Amino acid sequence: MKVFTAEQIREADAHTIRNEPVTSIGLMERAARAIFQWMVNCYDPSKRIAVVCGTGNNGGDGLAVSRMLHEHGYRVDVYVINRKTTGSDDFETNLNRLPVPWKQISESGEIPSFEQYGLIIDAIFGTGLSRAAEGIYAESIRAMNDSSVEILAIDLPSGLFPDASSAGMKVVHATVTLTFQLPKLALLMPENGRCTGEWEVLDIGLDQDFISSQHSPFSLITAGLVDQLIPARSKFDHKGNYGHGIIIAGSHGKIGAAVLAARAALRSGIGLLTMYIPRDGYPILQSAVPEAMVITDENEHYLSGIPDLEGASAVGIGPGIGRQAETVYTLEEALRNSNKPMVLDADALNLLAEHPHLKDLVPENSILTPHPGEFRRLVGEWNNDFERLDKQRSLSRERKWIVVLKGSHTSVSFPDGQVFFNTTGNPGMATAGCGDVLTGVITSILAQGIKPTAAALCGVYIHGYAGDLAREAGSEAGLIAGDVVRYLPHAFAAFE
Ligand SMILES: NC(=O)C1=CN([C@@H]2O[C@H](COP(=O)(O)OP(=O)(O)OC[C@H]3O[C@@H](n4cnc5c(N)ncnc54)[C@H](OP(=O)(O)O)[C@@H]3O)[C@@H](O)[C@H]2O)[C@H](O)CC1
Ligand SMILES: [K+]
Repeated sequence: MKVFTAEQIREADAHTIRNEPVTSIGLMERAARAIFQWMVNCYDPSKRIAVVCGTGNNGGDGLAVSRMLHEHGYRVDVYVINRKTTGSDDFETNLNRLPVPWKQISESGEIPSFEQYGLIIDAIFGTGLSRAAEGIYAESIRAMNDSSVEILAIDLPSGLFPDASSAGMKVVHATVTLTFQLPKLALLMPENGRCTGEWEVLDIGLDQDFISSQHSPFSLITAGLVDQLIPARSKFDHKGNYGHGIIIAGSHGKIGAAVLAARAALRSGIGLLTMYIPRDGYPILQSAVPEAMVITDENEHYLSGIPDLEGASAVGIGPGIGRQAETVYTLEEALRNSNKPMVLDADALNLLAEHPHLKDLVPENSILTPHPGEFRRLVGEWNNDFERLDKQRSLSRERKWIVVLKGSHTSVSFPDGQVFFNTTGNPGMATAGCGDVLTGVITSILAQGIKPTAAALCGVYIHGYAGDLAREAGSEAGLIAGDVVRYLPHAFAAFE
């Protein structure tokens, strides 16, 4: 699924009105109906609802939803902020159609006490926000946020720019955001998590051919995409068909990282797996993961040498390796001896940042999986998440790397400038070892002969999905990395 800018959404909107038997007001009716139907499934009429509207089309949506709710027995109080002059045409039409009285919120008047409501619908601004909310708009938003009442935002939380940073601005803190047709970039940025709440995309039937014809550098990783990218297994296959991966991992006190990566790789379909670890990890790894082969470094506590990478169909390096001076040699030699894309994670990335000349040795199309801290060490500071996204894209373009920047909506950037945002995963996965599991999953998929771009997308999605299944079976707080491994087979089952 593509992510569109506000401009592209407007064009899709206009194109649909021009080419289909639907008018502008008809489209607004569809949009409102989609919101209303979503609400009927989630809220019963016992909740008293405040609908706070601006005077653009977002406000028009709010008015149409108010009408539908009223017609179905919901108790709604409609507020319009600052209707000094006339609003948009479709706003005015829906104001005329409103079967209940409405109240004005104006600069000179009082702001209602929102605490009396069970739900607030936010319809002040959508994609048409042109500047930061100030004055009565900012005050209304503040009162809505301070009320602690659940807020449902139509299309976008009011005050949030769809395609640029809104850092430091007054923005509605929605509990849920129902956005029309396609997601907007702002919904994917961690800095906006507090404002967007959970969000969902509602189909309002904009022209699909037009949407397909439009280029967007941004997309979501969906189950449908992963399904297309994962090849089916054949009954005539043997373990030789599923590759031989080598994962270089672990140091004293962090052999667990190697164990998690190994288990994850084996649970992701790899044919053969060799782990290269420091000597004192040998008994731990062999007993914890008997399915893996193990080669040990001559050093007891950390890595200082390199295995033969000749027969490997993919190499992953980084989980738990630490930053010993000797381990720099391991990384450098691994990079020099790999002629195929690799997977680099954790301290392999920190060592790259500390020894920048090593960056030139990273094979093209390698997959780097930094968390934000590791990413910052690689590229320096950023002022907001949009700037961070720019830096991620530049790094992918300049170095020809696939960068998997981990977080909620993990972003995967490609050398051609495309970025895919993940739709699986949960806050329970922000826990030690989940990154090691991801390295194992991606290395495993890559080793099976799947292209690096597809391996990164499938790995990220399935890792998050396994985490979601683990949460369902337990809880977010109780989730540990081993649970993600445990649910990998269930996650893969969805694609068999
Ligand atoms: N295809 C779709 O997705 C559909 C979307 N719909 C809904 O329409 C809105 C977009 O509507 P639009 O009228 O373009 O914009 P808004 O309603 O978001 O707001 C525009 C008005 O607000 C004024 N504005 C903007 N920023 C501020 C501010 N900081 N302070 C005060 N006023 C502000 C703006 O005034 P200008 O001075 O900037 O001109 C406008 O008056 C979309 O989000 C959906 O909810 C359709 O219903 C169906 C199709
Ligand atoms: K809104």
